[in-house]
Amino acid sequence: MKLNQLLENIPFENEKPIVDPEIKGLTDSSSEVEPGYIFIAITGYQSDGHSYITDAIKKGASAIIGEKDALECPIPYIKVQNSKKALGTVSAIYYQNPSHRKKMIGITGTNGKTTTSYMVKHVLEDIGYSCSLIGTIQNIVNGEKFETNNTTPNALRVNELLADSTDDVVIMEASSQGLAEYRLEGIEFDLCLFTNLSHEHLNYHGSLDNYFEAKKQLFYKLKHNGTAIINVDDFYGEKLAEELHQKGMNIYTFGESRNADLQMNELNLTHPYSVHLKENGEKFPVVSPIPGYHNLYNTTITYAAAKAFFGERQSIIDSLEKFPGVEGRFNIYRLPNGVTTVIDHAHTADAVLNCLQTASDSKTGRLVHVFGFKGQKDMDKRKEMIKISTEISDQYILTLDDLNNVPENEMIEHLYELQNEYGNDKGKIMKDRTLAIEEAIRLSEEGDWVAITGKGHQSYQQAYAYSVQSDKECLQLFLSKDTE
Ligand SMILES: CC(=O)N[C@H]1[C@@H](OP(=O)(O)OP(=O)(O)OC[C@H]2O[C@@H](n3ccc(=O)[nH]c3=O)[C@H](O)[C@@H]2O)O[C@H](CO)[C@@H](O)[C@@H]1O[C@H](C)C(=O)N[C@@H](C)C(=O)N[C@H](CCC(=O)O)C(=O)O
Ligand SMILES: Nc1ncnc2c1ncn2[C@@H]1O[C@H](COP(=O)(O)OP(=O)(O)OP(=O)(O)O)[C@@H](O)[C@H]1O
Ligand SMILES: N[C@H](CCC[C@H](N)C(=O)O)C(=O)O
Repeated sequence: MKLNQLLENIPFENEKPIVDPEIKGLTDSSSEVEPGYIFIAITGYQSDGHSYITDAIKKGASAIIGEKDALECPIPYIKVQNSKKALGTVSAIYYQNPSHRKKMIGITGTNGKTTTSYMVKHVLEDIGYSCSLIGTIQNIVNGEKFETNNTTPNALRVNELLADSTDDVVIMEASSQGLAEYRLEGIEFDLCLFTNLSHEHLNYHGSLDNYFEAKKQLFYKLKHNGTAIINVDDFYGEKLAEELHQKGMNIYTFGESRNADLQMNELNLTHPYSVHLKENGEKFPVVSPIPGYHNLYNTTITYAAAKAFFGERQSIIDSLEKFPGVEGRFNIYRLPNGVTTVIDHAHTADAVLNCLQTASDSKTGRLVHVFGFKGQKDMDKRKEMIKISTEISDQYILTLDDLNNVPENEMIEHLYELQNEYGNDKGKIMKDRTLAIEEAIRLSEEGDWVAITGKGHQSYQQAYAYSVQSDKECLQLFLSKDTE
């Protein structure tokens, strides 16, 4: 593809290049530049791509896109206002707008994106579609699994994955940071799903309203005839539905709210968790494959998405019931001594509340809770999480999560501060997560539940000297059999 063709939709701030080289590839990483590539210089959080322009030129780059003034660049230098945005635009053009050729589903919200994406994949596959998935745990394209660092990868990677996909549908988690960082620039969706919005990532967004503004952007990426599926029991979901409705966009709402298009009634909050859905005046029961009030919402949003893909009602309901669950999302393990343990990725106050409430409703004895906080993440949510644990669990053990480069002493000190201010005398602090899990089990007896939250599927602990085991590996010692 020629440079000028690639720059078609890019408003650049300097002179149009007079040469028009053939572009053989594109990258924002100097280490990946090959002869004929265009290098997009991005100002990141750790380093600045603009400092690698000379490197990129040495490696044979044919053109550079950047947002800073270029000093004497021997190859075309295209100055743009925002390199991250430009990366999205050129990636989409280079790969010939793969999202326009696919059925695209985007899922956003504070909690439930991963669970919903796997549920939707499961049901759509059952009703005959092949699906790619891009999300927190991994990316899956044409049945092949790829590791990922981000929930929403950068724009170049997103386009590469979409272009490689020969699947009918691509299901994507859209994180608020991903949206704010233009990782979905140039991508369009057929369906956009809104699960909920609560306190999270405020260290990044500054306020809940800014966080919502970031999430909202997903819905302005809907294709002309696309539909937004929105949880209107959520305050921000209702706000979003109102705004999109006023703009004349297609929306389909769900929730317990009387105004919802798909109404949730008669929620059964004991095993088997179920809900009666009311659609066009008809009411029918749906069983949630995973326990918990919150999973009734994930089940309902999945039903709505599958209906939008012309799924037949009973087939969707049957498929949902057979959903095997998601790694690290309310995974139950029963120990030989009659103690039930649950591993869950809850890392927001709302998620902890849902997880502990579900465990508490199921226990016949006590509930012990083991949890910690990832370093460098929103610190404000920590007190809420401790307050909830103090209220619902019978005993909690605060332990280390990923330190994420925060010095261990600093994190432990903060745990003590939080414990003193918001905890109670039932709480204790044990820095070794493996020992904390062992202690929780030691403290428990038949009928008791132990909830281990925060990490879920994650099998690594960054910069953490004590344990490199996943929560599930810690449990192995105590297990007689696998997941229930
Ligand atoms: C804070 C943040 O968003 N960081 C993202 C960002 O990294 P960065 O800004 O540190 O990048 P950098 O290392 O400074 O590099 C800047 C540029 O210089 C280039 N470079 C760098 C070095 C070099 O030798 N040559 C070179 O060209 C890099 O390729 C890059 O283009 O760009 C990277 C590549 O796209 C992302 O992987 C990385 O996400 C990190 C891992 C991250 O933790 N992000 C979090 C905040 C995040 O986005 N989380 C959400 C999910 C949240 C949730 O729901 O819990 C997500 O979508 O993942
Ligand atoms: N619909 C929901 N409402 C509230 N809490 C939920 C919901 N679904 C899941 N949760 C809770 O949130 C945790 C994370 O779920 P999930 O991974 O599906 O969400 P996510 O939005 O992908 O989160 P993240 O991207 O931050 O990992 C679960 O382990 C559970 O405790
Ligand atoms: N996707 C999130 C998950 C963090 C989970 C958790 N361990 C915490 O916040 O405490 C991240 O990697 O930032």
